[in-house]
Amino acid sequence: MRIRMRGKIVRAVSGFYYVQTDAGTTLQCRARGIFKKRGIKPLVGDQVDVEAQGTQEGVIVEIAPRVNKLERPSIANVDQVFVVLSLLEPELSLYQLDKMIAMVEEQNLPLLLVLTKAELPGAIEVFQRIEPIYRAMQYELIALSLRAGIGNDTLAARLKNKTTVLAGLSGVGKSTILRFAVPGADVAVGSISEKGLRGKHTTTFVELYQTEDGFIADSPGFSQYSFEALEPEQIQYLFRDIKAEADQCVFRGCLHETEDGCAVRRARDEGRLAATRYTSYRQVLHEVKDAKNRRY
Ligand SMILES: Nc1nc2c(ncn2[C@@H]2O[C@H](COP(=O)(O)OP(=O)(O)OP(=O)(O)O)[C@@H](O)[C@H]2O)c(=O)[nH]1
Ligand SMILES: [Zn+2]
Repeated sequence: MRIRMRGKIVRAVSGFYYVQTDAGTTLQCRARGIFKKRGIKPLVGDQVDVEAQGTQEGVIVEIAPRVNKLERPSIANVDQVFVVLSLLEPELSLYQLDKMIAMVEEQNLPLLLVLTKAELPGAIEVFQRIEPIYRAMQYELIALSLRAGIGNDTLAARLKNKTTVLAGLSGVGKSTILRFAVPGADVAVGSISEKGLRGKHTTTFVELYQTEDGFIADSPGFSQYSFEALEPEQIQYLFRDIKAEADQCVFRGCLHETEDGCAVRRARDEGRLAATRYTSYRQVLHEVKDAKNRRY
């Protein structure tokens, strides 16, 4: 007997899709052949209808329209990205932070800046120094130490009812956040197998874990994201504070480097634009220009 159920794809491995059903079961599914014919590839995060065959297996028969899609890793229907960096150990790189914010801006997703290891001596001072810069751009940021109980409640509140993707370099505390968000032990197992897989396969492996009332995923591959598809002129739109000044520049197409009458540089000189943000912008711009030069 076939029973039709709703669910969400939480993992995809070589043509098999693992669907967490609304009934609380996980089914190993194949996708109906019609999707391939139409050129549709089911993605982790997709809301699907399945026809269950027994208690373990099923067939995906319908994929709901996607609200959005995060590239690299490919996840559909993402509500927010947590940009995770440590305040210390390793020391916070504002360039890294600004670049990751720009990546999320390019994908048009809401983000929360999560700054970890807040209990370390000197960490809160680092947080307080940068907080005004990012708040002024309407970004939310939290200082977190799950170890010392700093920011736990805010983090839990922000995870509620959301599908969240964690982005950040290795060692900043993403696994620690994942373990906090996902009661139960199989995250550790999951991340070990993920590391095992990473060497063998070139595709990045992504898994959604069920939180109390939402989903969360680590995002291997996110940090390697480059702005390959973008033109140098587009980078400024990924920096909210720079974008806000740019329309006052004398020249249309000003890249805010050495052009005369540049409002962005003026804002930096007059202290309205954080010098660190300007530096990050210039660095990303150079990377994009270099990549473009290599292409032609
Ligand atoms: N001092 C301090 N250390 C932390 C905190 N959170 C995590 N760590 C430590 O930082 C190291 C990296 O934590 P993980 O959670 O494994 O970080 P990750 O980002 O998942 O890194 P990978 O597992 O390498 O991908 C571990 O030794 C953690 O114990 C924190 O709030 N304070
Ligand atoms: Zn300019």
